[in-house]
Amino acid sequence: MIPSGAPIVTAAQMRAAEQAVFASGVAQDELMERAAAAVAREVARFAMDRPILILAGPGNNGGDAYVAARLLHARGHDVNLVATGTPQTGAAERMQALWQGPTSSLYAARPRPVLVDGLFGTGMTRPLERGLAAVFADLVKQADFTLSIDLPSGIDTDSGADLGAPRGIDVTLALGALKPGHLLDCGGERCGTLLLADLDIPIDTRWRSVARPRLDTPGAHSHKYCRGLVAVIEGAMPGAARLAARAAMAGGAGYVVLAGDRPWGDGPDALVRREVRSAEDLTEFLGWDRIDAVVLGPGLGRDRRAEAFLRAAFAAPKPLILDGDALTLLGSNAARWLQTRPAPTWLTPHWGEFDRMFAGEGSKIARTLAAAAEARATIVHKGADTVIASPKGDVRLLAGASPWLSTAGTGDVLAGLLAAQVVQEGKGIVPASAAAWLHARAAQLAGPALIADALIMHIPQAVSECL
Ligand SMILES: NC(=O)C1=CN([C@@H]2O[C@H](COP(=O)(O)OP(=O)(O)OC[C@H]3O[C@@H](n4cnc5c(N)ncnc54)[C@H](OP(=O)(O)O)[C@@H]3O)[C@@H](O)[C@H]2O)[C@@H](O)CC1
Ligand SMILES: Nc1ncnc2c1ncn2[C@@H]1O[C@H](COP(=O)(O)OP(=O)(O)O)[C@@H](O)[C@H]1O
Ligand SMILES: [K+]
Repeated sequence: MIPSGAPIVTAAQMRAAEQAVFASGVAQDELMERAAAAVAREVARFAMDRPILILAGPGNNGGDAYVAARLLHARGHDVNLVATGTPQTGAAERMQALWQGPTSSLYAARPRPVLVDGLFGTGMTRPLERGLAAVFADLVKQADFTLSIDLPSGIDTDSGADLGAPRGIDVTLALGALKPGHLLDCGGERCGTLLLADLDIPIDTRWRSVARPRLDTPGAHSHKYCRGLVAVIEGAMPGAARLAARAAMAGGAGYVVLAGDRPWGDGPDALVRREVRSAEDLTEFLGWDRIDAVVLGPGLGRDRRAEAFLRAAFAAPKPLILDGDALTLLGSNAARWLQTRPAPTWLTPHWGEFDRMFAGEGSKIARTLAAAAEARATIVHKGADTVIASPKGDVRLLAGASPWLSTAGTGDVLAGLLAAQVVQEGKGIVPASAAAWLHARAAQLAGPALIADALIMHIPQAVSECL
């Protein structure tokens, strides 16, 4: 579970936001008391009357831990504290001095049913030392319930990379804002349930977690064309384009046309067929002013015909969703080509397709943002963590989607869903975020061992939850 539509900041941005609060006259100790009060509240809620062990590291994450220990002790809880070393910050040192309860060293620590991880937060700079990681993992394993303060110790704040964090953490209480590490890479699977404590720190960011979209019921006078016409272009593997077309229908597009020359299989009968044999045919078809968005790439193939189709779609002044083979054909020329498009473009690459198109360094967010700016396109960078970035610098993150999505054809479904959102919701990151949410929710409804066809069947239920 992940807080919906929550702000996300890097470690440096969080520090800057905190500095601004200090500059406005709030003392560091006061902010730490606020953070620890939120921690103590959650721990008390989950601990009931069970004994609590609190781990305190050398920085301000440890400072939060000392305060939480004091607050829980004052409320009558049985609290033991483990200090891994001497506090390295003034605030942590002051908070340590105020803790009067039982304290032991890490290697003398005895497991207790409730564990609070205040070892490291946004200040982690390197992997956990091996001995510390082993003791920490063992304490988590032997606890009935573990809560991490701000981040699981051993997760990189900005990338979610594994720096030795254990498995089995039940709850992570993010302080002030989410950090990328809560959602990206290993972070997404190590946090357990993610909660967010509002510390009254003003946060200014264009990065958020994907939220449930608000969709409109068609108006009383709506008709099929005003709800949007999606054209899906067929290729060498027609099943993929059909999945995208059916997903666009289920996602609420008013009219969906499948354009190609493959033999016609079974229904749905509501899917309209248009014969397109050559790139010239495609250019003529895309001149139809009723078309509101075009999907190209699922099952397209990579031969000369596919290339010619890509050129024709590129030249048409229509919103374009590019997926699968279209992305592979673009390859390292993607940015140069995309800059020339006469209409908005969305790309939906998985990591292999992304890496073929764009170089770049840094976290998945940094690379996706740079690519979106360079290509002037909105990019949905898929995977167990999905990063959506717009050329203007907006980011939406999705984590925690069903791992059963890792099956052929689910990406084609996303491309069709995105087209349906583009024709209904318009520009930029909004339709992409809505499509990602609907896709993840449909997968949750479809349950284990889903196939792409079953995913489509659950889209209407997901849509109904957004009306
Ligand atoms: N700022 C504020 O006012 C507020 C902040 N808040 C809280 O502060 C947290 C951030 O605090 P922080 O910046 O002090 O960093 P923190 O994560 O405690 O650790 C840094 C220390 O660990 C050390 N170290 C790093 N990696 C290591 C490793 N692998 N193995 C061993 N040592 C390692 C590092 O040493 P160094 O890298 O300098 O050698 C340094 O000594 C944040 O997550 C939130 O909980 C809230 O109270 C609200 C108010
Ligand atoms: N382990 C996973 N956890 C959550 N979602 C996943 C996982 N693996 C894949 N997905 C999602 O499933 C879809 C797969 O897309 P893609 O790889 O393009 O498949 P295809 O091309 O076969 O349709 C994407 O939306 C991706 O985000
Ligand atoms: K922590």
